[in-house]
Amino acid sequence: MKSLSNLFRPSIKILAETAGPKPRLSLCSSTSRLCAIPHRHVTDDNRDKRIVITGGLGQLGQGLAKKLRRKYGKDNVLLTDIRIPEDQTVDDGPFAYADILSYDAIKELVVNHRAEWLIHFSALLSAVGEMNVPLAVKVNINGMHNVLDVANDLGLRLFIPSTIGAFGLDSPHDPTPDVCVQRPKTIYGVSKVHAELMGEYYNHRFNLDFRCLRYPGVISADSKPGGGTTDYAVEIFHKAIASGEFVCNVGPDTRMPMMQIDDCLNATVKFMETDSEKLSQRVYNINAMSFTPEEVAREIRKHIPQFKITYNVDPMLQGIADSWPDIFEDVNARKEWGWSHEYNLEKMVVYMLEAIRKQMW
Ligand SMILES: NC(=O)c1ccc[n+]([C@@H]2O[C@H](COP(=O)([O-])OP(=O)(O)OC[C@H]3O[C@@H](n4cnc5c(N)ncnc54)[C@H](O)[C@@H]3O)[C@@H](O)[C@H]2O)c1
Ligand SMILES: C[C@@H](O)[C@H](N)C(=O)O
Repeated sequence: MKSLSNLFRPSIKILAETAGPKPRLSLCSSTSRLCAIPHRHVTDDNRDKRIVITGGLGQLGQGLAKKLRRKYGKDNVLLTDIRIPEDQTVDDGPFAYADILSYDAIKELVVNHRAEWLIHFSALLSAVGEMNVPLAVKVNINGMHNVLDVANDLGLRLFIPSTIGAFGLDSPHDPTPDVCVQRPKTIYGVSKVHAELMGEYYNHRFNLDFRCLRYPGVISADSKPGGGTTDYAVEIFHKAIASGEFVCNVGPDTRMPMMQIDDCLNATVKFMETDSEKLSQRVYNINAMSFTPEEVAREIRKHIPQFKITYNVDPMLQGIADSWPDIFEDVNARKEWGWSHEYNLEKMVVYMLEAIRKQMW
């Protein structure tokens, strides 16, 4: 049960935020009088960034907020969502309600926070998107347009993640390069290709500093996935530890690109901090590992020898997974802005088992 005081705490924090630092005062040479100089502009200088994250209570948002707050200060990073945050989340830093379906609401929030970067995480993922297509269109397409327009109208640096799900059966699967035929067959994939193209267009047409990384399936121990096709790769660890058994909803040989969450979030921060001139494109694949359920189960068995995996394949999820890349190519990200991953399959499995066991104490 959430307490009432918890419900009210976010707005108090926001009030404190908006009351926050005063505009800098400087001597205007022309008049020799003290006057306020507006100082909210996006530069490649990475000090004191003020950042808003949408959809921040999902699998990735709070981890990213933590990393950004460590670099730029707790109060400079405003986490937003339409759900009620846990007490811990509110204690960790500023939180506000923000529905991305309202242009005015996002704009008000960004203005009050004097944000320079907008990180747009709100989305319906692949599986839940197929279950509610009208809502996925609203959130992933209409909502994305609001965010894009706010960022463009206010001159922000905008990050929108894309996904391996932005590719389809016609795409090359091994490897899948940055630029190739896409043609996804899920509303999630279609909406992400739309976001990629809209962002690239706004960059080209209006000089919007749009940035996009295509993430693989993300694997985390502290946060739950939000209803995607790669969710099995998180659940398998919880079940391996709790019962030693796991029923997998995609087939044994289904290969998909995956990434440990720290690698994903570190990539995002590094990419956002990269000077614009270093980027020859606005959308990059990032890659770390690819595995099948059988391969990850084999790796888990090195630590839990009795672990058993069986299969009850969901045809919808299998169809989606089969249409996605097997191996992601990310040479451009590595070359241009120095992306590199830390976790391979072996290291990720050790991390997941240790982290989940720790949570059980
Ligand atoms: N997690 C992954 O494996 C993965 C992989 C590739 C790309 N991505 C992308 O990264 C981003 C973050 O992913 P995630 O896993 O944290 O997603 P998630 O599903 O866990 O969280 C999405 C959040 O969006 C919020 N949201 C939904 N409707 C909203 C609305 N109208 N206004 C504001 N917020 C709303 C939800 O409440 C939720 O907290 C998404 O854009 C996703 O497509 C994630
Ligand atoms: C891959 C990614 O976009 C998400 N985890 C999904 O499966 O939908």
